[in-house]
Amino acid sequence: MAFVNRAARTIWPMRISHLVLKRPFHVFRSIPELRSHRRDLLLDGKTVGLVPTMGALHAGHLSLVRRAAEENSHVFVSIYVNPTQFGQNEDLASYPKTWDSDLALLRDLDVSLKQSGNSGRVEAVFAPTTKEMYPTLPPDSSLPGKGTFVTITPLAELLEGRSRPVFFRGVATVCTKLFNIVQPERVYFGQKDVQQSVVIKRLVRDLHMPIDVCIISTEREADGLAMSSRNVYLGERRRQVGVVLSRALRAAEAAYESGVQDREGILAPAHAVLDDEAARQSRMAEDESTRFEVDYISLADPDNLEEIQGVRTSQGAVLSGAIKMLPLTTTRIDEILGQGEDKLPVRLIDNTILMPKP
Ligand SMILES: Nc1ncnc2c1ncn2[C@@H]1O[C@H](COP(=O)(O)OP(=O)(O)OP(=O)(O)O)[C@@H](O)[C@H]1O
Ligand SMILES: CC(C)(CO)[C@@H](O)C(=O)[O-]
Ligand code: BAL
Repeated sequence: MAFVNRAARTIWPMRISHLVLKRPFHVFRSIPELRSHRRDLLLDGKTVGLVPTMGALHAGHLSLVRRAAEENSHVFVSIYVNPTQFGQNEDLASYPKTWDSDLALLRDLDVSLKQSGNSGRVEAVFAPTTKEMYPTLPPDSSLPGKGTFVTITPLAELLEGRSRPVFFRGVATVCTKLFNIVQPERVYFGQKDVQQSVVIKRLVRDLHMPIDVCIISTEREADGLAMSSRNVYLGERRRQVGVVLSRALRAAEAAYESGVQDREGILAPAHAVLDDEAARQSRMAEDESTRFEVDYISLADPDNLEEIQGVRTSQGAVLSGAIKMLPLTTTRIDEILGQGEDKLPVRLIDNTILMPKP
């Protein structure tokens, strides 16, 4: 049975008062143990939904887990900061790690699933070592690099791929490994990373994987900023300005909703919002302003993410953007700084789907 003889790697409730409600879930670090448990579930006729994450869990991740628990009897959450998707100058070393609170959030969510009568539950966390995930060669983030990789071109070279050339190779490779290991019926990804979701759909289709890819809408802060693990790098000042990306995309979406279909007519309002904010910041004192660079604002075909000149209303489009919040050059003693004291640049991405119209 599922929970016998697994105390050493089972997360037990912290407080006696919660004993009745808090049921342990497995924490697997090795592939053979996970596989053996997965086989038992299969023989028992259970369904497994996998939520791949890099940890530092927030409400966005939890919405994926909740949906997975609605659609599967057992949910597996992977927590693994995958080195091959980080470029050599990116933030692999400082990527936020919040293991204890990640497990606490999953435990609390599992309790609320039980209380709400949901039949699906959090069954396991898979948190492998890098040696387990990359057994033959050390993971390589260089190009072309040594190793066994999954590449998806030209999709992986567009948009995010232009600034992060190894990113989608790393994502497609690690997701292939995770899918092979867990063999889920369904996998859950967030729309916030829209290009990633298109890459994963393509991967599953082209490699004939018997998996449903489910995309879950973006959870946002009250002012519209898309939740993201990397938001912890944003201190108060950069956090307030960071919402400009979501405002810009909403302005473009409003143009589409009002009947505009051509590229220029849709994108101009977004650029106006970004330019206005940049100009406002440039008029402020250095210890009060935030500088940012716009990487792209894209209007693209929903299937291949190629840029389009206008939206075919029968098809809709993906409107997406990325900005880089630059490090603060001067900080004040009275301001709240982010993790890393706002010395790291922070890439923010966001998107909205322009829905087909009848
Ligand atoms: N705000 C969100 N709403 C819904 N899903 C999200 C949200 N943020 C992330 N996800 C999804 O959670 C999954 C795991 O993402 P990840 O662990 O990289 O978190 P993240 O917040 O996107 O981190 P990062 O800041 O590194 O991009 C991905 O499928 C991602 O799209
Ligand atoms: C899908 C993923 C877990 C692969 O490492 C990562 O790219 C993420 O967290 O979105
Ligand atoms: N959220 C996808 C993982 C990354 O940006 O590194």
